Amino acid sequence: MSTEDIILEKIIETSNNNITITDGKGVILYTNINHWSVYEHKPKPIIGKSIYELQEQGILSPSITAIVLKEKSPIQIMQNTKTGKIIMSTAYPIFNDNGEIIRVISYAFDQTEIRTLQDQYEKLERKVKGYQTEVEELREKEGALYRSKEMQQISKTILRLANTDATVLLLGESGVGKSMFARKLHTQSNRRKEPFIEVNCSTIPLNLFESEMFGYESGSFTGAQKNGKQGLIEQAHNGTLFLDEIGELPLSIQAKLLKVLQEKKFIRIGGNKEQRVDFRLVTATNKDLEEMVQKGEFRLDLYYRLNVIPLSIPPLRDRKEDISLLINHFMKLINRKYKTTKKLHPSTYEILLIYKWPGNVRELENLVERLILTTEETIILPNSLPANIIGQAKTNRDDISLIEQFIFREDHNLKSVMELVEKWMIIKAQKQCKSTYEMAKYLGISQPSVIRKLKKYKNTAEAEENN
Ligand SMILES: Nc1ncnc2c1ncn2[C@@H]1O[C@H](COP(=O)(O)OP(=O)(O)OP(=O)(O)O)[C@@H](O)[C@H]1O
Repeated sequence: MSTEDIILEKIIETSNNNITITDGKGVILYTNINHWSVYEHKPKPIIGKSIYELQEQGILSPSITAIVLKEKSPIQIMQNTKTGKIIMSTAYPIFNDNGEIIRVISYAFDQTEIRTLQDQYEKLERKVKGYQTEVEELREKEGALYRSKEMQQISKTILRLANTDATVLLLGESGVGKSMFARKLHTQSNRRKEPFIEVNCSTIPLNLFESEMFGYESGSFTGAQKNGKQGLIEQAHNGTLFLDEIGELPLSIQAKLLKVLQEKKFIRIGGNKEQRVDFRLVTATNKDLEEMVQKGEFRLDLYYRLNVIPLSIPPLRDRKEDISLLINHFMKLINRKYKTTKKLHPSTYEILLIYKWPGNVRELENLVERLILTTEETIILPNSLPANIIGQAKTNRDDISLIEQFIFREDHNLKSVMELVEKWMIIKAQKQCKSTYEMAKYLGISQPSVIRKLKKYKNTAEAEENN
């Protein structure tokens, strides 16, 4: 063997891939037999054998060398071998001066492991994507959306309190998000895997209150279920009990609830066995409990028990930054729900931004759903809005400051914002001045310009009114 042959043999032998060199007829001259285990379970010596023979035996299917000899050009293919491996093979022809193939060099790289890992990775990636969408949907369903400082503060406090067992009293008008925050207190706590029992105290009939809250033993009263029933307090064991509209809790039940809170024990109706319960209590009301205490409608001792950490959620009208965010959020969510692509006309949007939202987020959510369902056109014009909203917006429009109008609109189109400023300045000048000449001086523009602008904004005001 020449020195070159020895070097070549060493290179092939020490390579991590399977390297095979054949002559121009496909007879194997060199190869590293160790790597033939990817083709055969027990590789036999094959120097001097023809790749056509190996192909016939099914060991190489297909043989890349055979393809190169036929095509007379370099080839790369993926091969599935008899041993179940996935091989990437690359082969190059070497020509003599007459253009005849004198050698074919092929490299086979076992990709089985990489392919398996890749498959596993793709499967995992698909799973993660699925979870991500689920989490996003849950977040959209359950997550509080806010931009205002007040809500940021409340949300921070909720997160801080979640993992304590502190009793929280959520205060605020109807629809501001009290129930949503109560749920958040639960889902962010260590009790999240245990039940979250939500009780709306205003919807339970007075005569059923006690049995609903404390449960009963079998046969304790007419109409009772045969095997007795767990009460809501019992169901909340280890979890969170959320009593919404706590101001509606009858006085007789207030005394019993206080006892449960103090002793952490209760007895089912008709029973005689005391049961221990452990739950985190969250309550909510839109009533002034202090005033109810003064009027004798709410027990002072219970009030102290509930009022450990009071959190007041401001009405939507006092956190205007949140309005546009919530409008966009519900438009997106409800459009998705009904597979529609409705949009609010800028004038409709403007009216919604200055509306006072007495029913808060719930009213906003319901209105967006109603608009999307009842408007035939894709663009929702102001005339689709309920009369009370348009009426109130007209009264408010002049009160609301210009700055507020831009800050709370999502529309950052310079032209429309400039027009808004111009319109506001014209209205302001009109209020302060007695003539168009005076207005021109006040605004620093010519009198004909004042006339033109007055006409322009009169037309848009009329158009909005007609809408
Ligand atoms: N910040 C917010 N982001 C997203 N959705 C919100 C937000 N605040 C409230 N909501 C939604 O508005 C609706 C009303 O909220 P929720 O029921 O929590 O109000 P509430 O204060 O408990 O009302 P009530 O006093 O009438 O029980 C719910 O659908 C809730 O998901």
